[in-house]
Amino acid sequence: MKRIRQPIIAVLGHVDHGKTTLLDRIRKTNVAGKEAGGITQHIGATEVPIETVKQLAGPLIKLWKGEIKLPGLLFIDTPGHEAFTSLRARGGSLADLAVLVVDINEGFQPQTIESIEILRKNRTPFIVAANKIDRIKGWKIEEDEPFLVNIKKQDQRAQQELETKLWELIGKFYEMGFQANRFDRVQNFTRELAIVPISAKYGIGVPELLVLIAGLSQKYLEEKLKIEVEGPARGTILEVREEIGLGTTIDVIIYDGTLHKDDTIVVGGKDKAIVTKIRALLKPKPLDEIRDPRFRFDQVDEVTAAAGVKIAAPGLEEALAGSPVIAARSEEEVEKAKQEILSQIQSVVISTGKVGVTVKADTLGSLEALSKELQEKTIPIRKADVGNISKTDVMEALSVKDEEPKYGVVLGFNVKVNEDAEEVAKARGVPIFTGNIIYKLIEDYEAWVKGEEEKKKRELLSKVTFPGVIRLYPDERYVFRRSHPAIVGIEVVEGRIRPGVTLIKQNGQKVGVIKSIKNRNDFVQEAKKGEAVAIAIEGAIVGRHIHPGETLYVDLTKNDVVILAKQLKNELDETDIKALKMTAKVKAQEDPFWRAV
Ligand SMILES: Nc1nc2c(ncn2[C@@H]2O[C@H](COP(=O)(O)OP(=O)(O)OP(=O)(O)O)[C@@H](O)[C@H]2O)c(=O)[nH]1
Repeated sequence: MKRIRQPIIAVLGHVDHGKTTLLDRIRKTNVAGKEAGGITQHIGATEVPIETVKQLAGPLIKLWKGEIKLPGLLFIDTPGHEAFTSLRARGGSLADLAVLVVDINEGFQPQTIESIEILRKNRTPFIVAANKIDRIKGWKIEEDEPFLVNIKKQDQRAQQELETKLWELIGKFYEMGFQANRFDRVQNFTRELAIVPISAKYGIGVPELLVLIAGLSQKYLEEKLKIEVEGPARGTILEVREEIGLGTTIDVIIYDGTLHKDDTIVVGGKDKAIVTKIRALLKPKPLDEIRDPRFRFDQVDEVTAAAGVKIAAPGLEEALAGSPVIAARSEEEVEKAKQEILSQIQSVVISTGKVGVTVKADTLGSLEALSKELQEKTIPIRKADVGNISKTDVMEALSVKDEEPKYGVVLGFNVKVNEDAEEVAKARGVPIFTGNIIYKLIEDYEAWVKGEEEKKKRELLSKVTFPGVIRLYPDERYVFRRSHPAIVGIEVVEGRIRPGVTLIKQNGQKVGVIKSIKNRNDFVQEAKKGEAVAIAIEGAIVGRHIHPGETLYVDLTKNDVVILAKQLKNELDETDIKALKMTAKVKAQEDPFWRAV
């Protein structure tokens, strides 16, 4: 028997923009007259029955055309990425539809942009809730009022301010490639993004938000929402949790079929598929019936999609958040499910042994998203795994550090750093980057890499000697002092000279060290090709060691050449290379190494 299930809805957006407040408001939604059904609390989700939506809608019902066949709406209780952390097996995220909350007074923020990117990548349809309209100056608050009723009560100025802020939002969406509009001005919901102005705190606009979600789900997701009620259940793990008296349990959103209390399930574990028999299916007890916090759940015999349920079963300690849950009724089905789950996990949890970064994330889905982003940036991965950052991860990064310091790091998305891991990382100088915005996390890492490279370059630059070829002016007039130190006028023929470098003659013999360089009246730290300067040479006597008109070379070591050629290649210009070649010729008279330069 086929039936349409509730759409699964996730709420996301930037921190503090009001996701939790909106979910709380929806959880408390109650219409006069209990017969409407009220709200059903699931594990990890809240269900708004369609009767409740209809009652709330009142005359707004005309916002959608035709009959609503959905049984209701299932909101995932945890706001944020978590709802998008399932693997892509179903060609998207766990959520069928999303509500993107944007504080209308703050506009787009980093997590807003990241949320939009996630929605775009997963092709998840979404509605925008432009929140906190009650903060607009002079706004008249009427709890739970539909926006279209509430707006009429506002004075001209408040209305105008809302309008301005909405246009700012619309502009931002346009920049990201979306055509957006206030929901009641949208002509075509497949092409335009609907923005519902709301106040999550006071419930203003929430009726329209619910009505629109229902209407759009019905219209555009109907096929996707058709399920075979009697079919074996499929779901996604939202959370793996220890419960007193129950051991390790998994909180699962079932999106297909029916799960029975004596089913065998297959779920994803760290490096294996876990096959286990359900011990109990649990749902939350109504709040007013909880007398002892240890007994917060009621047992049920079965659950049909869409629903949130807690599963107690042996062997779930290693289960991974974000992994699929598949019910199997025969050996064959178990085998098939195992293969499916394993291949999905192995595409994400990897250990390549390559020289690359170590990656940790809270769930399989977020790990997949982070890894993908790194791959797009051609940052190699050594290991990608789910869980907090452990000492083993730091050791893994440490093993890479010697070979390629920039990859000797751990990147963690939405995870904690274990204490011992922190200690080792500090002691051994392994950088750990953590965050809850993927692109920000990668940006932080990239900025660090850039900083390290610059630091290294600066160090090298301060140590290495650049090649230079100079000629003493032939005229005796440019010999300003003959010795202690000798001071002569020269021209830099190729390359550059700096104080501290040693000069050698055409035959390779050492002459002395440049003590200082004077350009007209100023002492300088460098003179480049074409510059005419006076230099003081310690250790040389004009007439004995050096002569007017003579060509001299900056002495280089083999190490200088290796560093210049390998690490500072970009710092050398044409004239440096010419100087290097000229110097190599001089040096090659004594050492064949220089012939290859
Ligand atoms: N005035 C007003 N304040 C609001 C509204 N919605 C949320 N707030 C306030 O904004 C703050 C943040 O709201 P939350 O719901 O915690 O935001 P969030 O997006 O869930 O934040 P995180 O869970 O930390 O990501 C709280 O102090 C709320 O009371 C609203 O519509 N109007």
